[in-house]
Amino acid sequence: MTKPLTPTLDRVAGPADLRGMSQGELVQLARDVRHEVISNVSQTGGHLGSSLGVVELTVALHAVFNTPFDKLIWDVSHQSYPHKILTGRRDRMHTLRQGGGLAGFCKRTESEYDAFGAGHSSTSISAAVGFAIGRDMGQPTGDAIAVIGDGSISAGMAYEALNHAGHLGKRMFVILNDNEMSIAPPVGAMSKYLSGLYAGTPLGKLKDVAEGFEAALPGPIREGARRARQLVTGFPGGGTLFEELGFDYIGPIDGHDMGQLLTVLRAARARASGPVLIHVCTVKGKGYKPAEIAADKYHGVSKFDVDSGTQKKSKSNAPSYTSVFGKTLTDEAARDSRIVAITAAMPSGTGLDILQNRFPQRVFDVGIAEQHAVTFAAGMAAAGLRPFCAIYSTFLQRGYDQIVHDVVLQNLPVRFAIDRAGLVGADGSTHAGAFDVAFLSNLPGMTVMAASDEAELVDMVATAAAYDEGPIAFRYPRGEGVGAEMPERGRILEIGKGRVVKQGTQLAFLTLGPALADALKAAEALEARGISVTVADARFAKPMDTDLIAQLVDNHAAVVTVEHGAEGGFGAMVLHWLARTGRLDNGCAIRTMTLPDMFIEQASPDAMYAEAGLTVADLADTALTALGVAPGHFAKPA
Ligand SMILES: Cc1ncc(C[n+]2csc(CCOP(=O)(O)OP(=O)(O)O)c2C)c(N)n1
Ligand SMILES: CC(=O)[C@@H](O)[C@H](O)COP(=O)(O)O
Ligand SMILES: [Mg+2]
Repeated sequence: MTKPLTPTLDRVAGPADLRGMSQGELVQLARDVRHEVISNVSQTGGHLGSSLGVVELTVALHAVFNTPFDKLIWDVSHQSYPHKILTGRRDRMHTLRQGGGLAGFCKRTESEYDAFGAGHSSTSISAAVGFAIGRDMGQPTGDAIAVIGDGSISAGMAYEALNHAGHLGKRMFVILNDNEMSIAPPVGAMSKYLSGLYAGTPLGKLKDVAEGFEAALPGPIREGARRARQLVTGFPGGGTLFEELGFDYIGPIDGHDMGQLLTVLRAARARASGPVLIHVCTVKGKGYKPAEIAADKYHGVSKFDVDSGTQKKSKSNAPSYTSVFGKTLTDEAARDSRIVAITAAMPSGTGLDILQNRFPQRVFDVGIAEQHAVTFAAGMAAAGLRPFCAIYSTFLQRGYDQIVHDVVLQNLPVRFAIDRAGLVGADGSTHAGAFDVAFLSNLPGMTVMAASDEAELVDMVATAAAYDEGPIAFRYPRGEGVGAEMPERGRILEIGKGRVVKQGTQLAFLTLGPALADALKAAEALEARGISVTVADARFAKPMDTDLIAQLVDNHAAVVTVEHGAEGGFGAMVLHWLARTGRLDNGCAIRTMTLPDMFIEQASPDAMYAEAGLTVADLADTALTALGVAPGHFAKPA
């Protein structure tokens, strides 16, 4: 398909150019921006559906508000592509989510228009409250506008912020972008409540505006407002939940109708004295048929053909870790009716959709609510069930106090299936699964495993299923496995026992998780230089296999630990144990290889691991240095 012309967008250097445009021109601009998003994302992949849904809203917000002095805060910010296009980054959109290119999310370091960085959800209202207070305390900043989706507003943080904002009563704006979709269809009472705000009535007739704004709006909208209020609340003069929390509520309005958007945003901007929530209804994937009809509304896509919408998925050589987890858990659940599973709005991302298809009553999607997910799992464990709480490593960070206080302190047998452990590629630093080994392994009574390949993941699911003695976690990376031979059924692993995969005499690699494959390759390279290498798979970060560690340290000139996690994780605990037991002094050189103490920006996973200094060549060089042999420069000097 030839790229459509974009004459109106071509005239835009930045948001200031929008402020002199007529409504008709802004409609044209939205059309151009939509083409631009589709054309760019077809080449890069990314979060297409969410971005297409907010095209008109983005144009209207930049046209009405004085960005960047006014602070536009995108929740998650996966929908920020139209915003990026309009704020001086159009010419770099072809680099989106790639190494050295534009990030897939808002970043304060990328643009002055990115008022607040994100990637995790439900933070925007809190940040907006902070900006509003900053403004009122004399800082040079204008209005604060948070744009949050109906999925993201299901998280506790959003309510904490609404509660506080309503109490403070400061002027600020929350735009609720309601497309009736999260990544999967949204769940929960709040989702039903939002739908109820306009159910059964054509959107065009529901232009409810709060008292005080009505005067600034055209007559028919005022009339619609009164009828909508009655519909929503059941009685004249009643308020929505948001009004009860102290907000002025405006809406629902049609988020693809430029006229409605401009009218309402201008009225709100002119009249607001306290917090205002504007309820905007949009369609995820709007304006691109293949996206609009897709079950996931094209939430996250790979490169695609614009005419057909067909995505260009790379051929897989092995099953993904996620699917191995989903299938294995389904097999275990078929044998054990006590097994249940919890996801926080990621049924397909975690592979729990596989279990859901077979046993729909035993999978609980709690919405974007990781904290609740963890404590809910703790409750189910206390009730005698065998809960698997499947959460990406990066999102589990949000449930940390719940892990400590509700699960570990009570020694409840919650099974944590930690997907996306390690560096994840295009989503970059916000989504890196870097910290889980460090933040879990210091908890008393916690068991922490890491799968070195997809076959070991099967064993770990079986081990976790059978383990009732306390909390247990297993981590595994994004993407496909290594092509390991798959067992018929998982074996129950001995808790706290690793394995020697290859026995040598001079140097030992002790790996946690998928670093095993790299260590085996590094061993090959070292052996070609006449060095005899042992490679051991720790399997457990906690409890550690101290017999194995002692044996490696006592019988090798150097031991190198390798993990795909941050400093303070497995290697640190090995060192700590060696120091505590006096073994650090026995002459064996110890090196720890971890992710470095920095955030690594988006690139391919291989490029990210190269930046982290965790390639096969890095392993081999570290080994040589530890042995006191001049580094072989297996790794190319930076
Ligand atoms: C804390 C957290 N949990 C989960 C996610 C994964 N996630 C990203 S976007 C999304 C759905 C958001 O839905 P919504 O806010 O309605 O935005 P939409 O995609 O519909 O535009 C989810 C679950 C996340 N980014 N952060
Ligand atoms: C924006 C967000 O948080 C999710 O959409 C995330 O990008 C999904 O990542 P996966 O592709 O690894 O499931
Ligand atoms: Mg949504």
